[in-house]
Amino acid sequence: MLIVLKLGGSILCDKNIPYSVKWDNLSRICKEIKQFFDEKLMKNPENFINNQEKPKLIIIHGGGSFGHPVAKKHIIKDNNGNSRFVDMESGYWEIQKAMRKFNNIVISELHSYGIPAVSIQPSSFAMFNKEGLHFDLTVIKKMLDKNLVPVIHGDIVLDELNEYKIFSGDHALPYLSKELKPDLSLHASDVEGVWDNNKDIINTISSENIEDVKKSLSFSSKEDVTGGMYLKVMECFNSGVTSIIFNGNKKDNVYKALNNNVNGTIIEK
Ligand SMILES: Nc1ncnc2c1ncn2[C@@H]1O[C@H](COP(=O)(O)OP(=O)(O)OP(=O)(O)O)[C@@H](O)[C@H]1O
Ligand SMILES: C=C(C)CCOP(=O)(O)O
Repeated sequence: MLIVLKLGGSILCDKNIPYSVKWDNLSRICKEIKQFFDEKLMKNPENFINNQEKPKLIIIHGGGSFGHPVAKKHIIKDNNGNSRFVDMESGYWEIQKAMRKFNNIVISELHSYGIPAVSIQPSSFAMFNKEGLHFDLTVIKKMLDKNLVPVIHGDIVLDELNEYKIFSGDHALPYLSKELKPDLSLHASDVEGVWDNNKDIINTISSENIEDVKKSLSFSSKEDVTGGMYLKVMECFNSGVTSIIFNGNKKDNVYKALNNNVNGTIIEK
């Protein structure tokens, strides 16, 4: 069993306060992940013997109050609303450094609960090409074979035209899901799901209602250089990946989501 879980930056940080961490949430979520692993292994002790059946997890986390404010300093918008990167000879490292710092914090907390997390830093090897995001997954697959938990994060990367691009966790989740075909793809965000124009939560997003849903999708209300809910939904929908968007701020919701038992919005392929 493989699960890909994105922890939104807004549940791990206060995105309006640079370098802030919501320690209560981070610690609770790590505890819920540990509980999930422990129960799965206890219920099925043969999982200890048959490695293939052990639950495997990839965690993705967003930029939160680390990546977004630093990236914002290096992005300027012209009068037509087009944005470009500036001072990137120092900026690439500054964004990398902020995200390494955040990733270290997330991984240290996972370790404190005995979760064998290891870091994957996209800015060192991931790229966008004409088809979208692309990177080699051999190492990640090998890590999963060894029951390590790869923790990949939002970052700065280049594309094939040598332009800078923000790599969002919302790009990573559908890419990994399309390539690795997990049993579950989960987006923990700070809302109960995707809301419509009346602010009612939409149960299911599919080709039947996507055009209507699009009208309600907008950017994050916080400091954010990527695409808020619009990017989250459209990247999954366009990649044909089934995923669930749920509220990771709520106690037990990450645990429930890992058990495929959480309320939220399902994006259907
Ligand atoms: N139709 C919508 N339904 C729900 N939320 C929406 C909608 N349109 C915009 N949003 C906004 O999108 C936000 C979630 O996107 P955001 O990018 O902040 O989440 P995140 O994944 O937690 O953060 P990060 O990008 O740092 O990982 C919500 O808090 C809400 O303000
Ligand atoms: C801002 C940076 C560097 C990464 C953004 O990733 P996201 O928060 O998942 O959209």
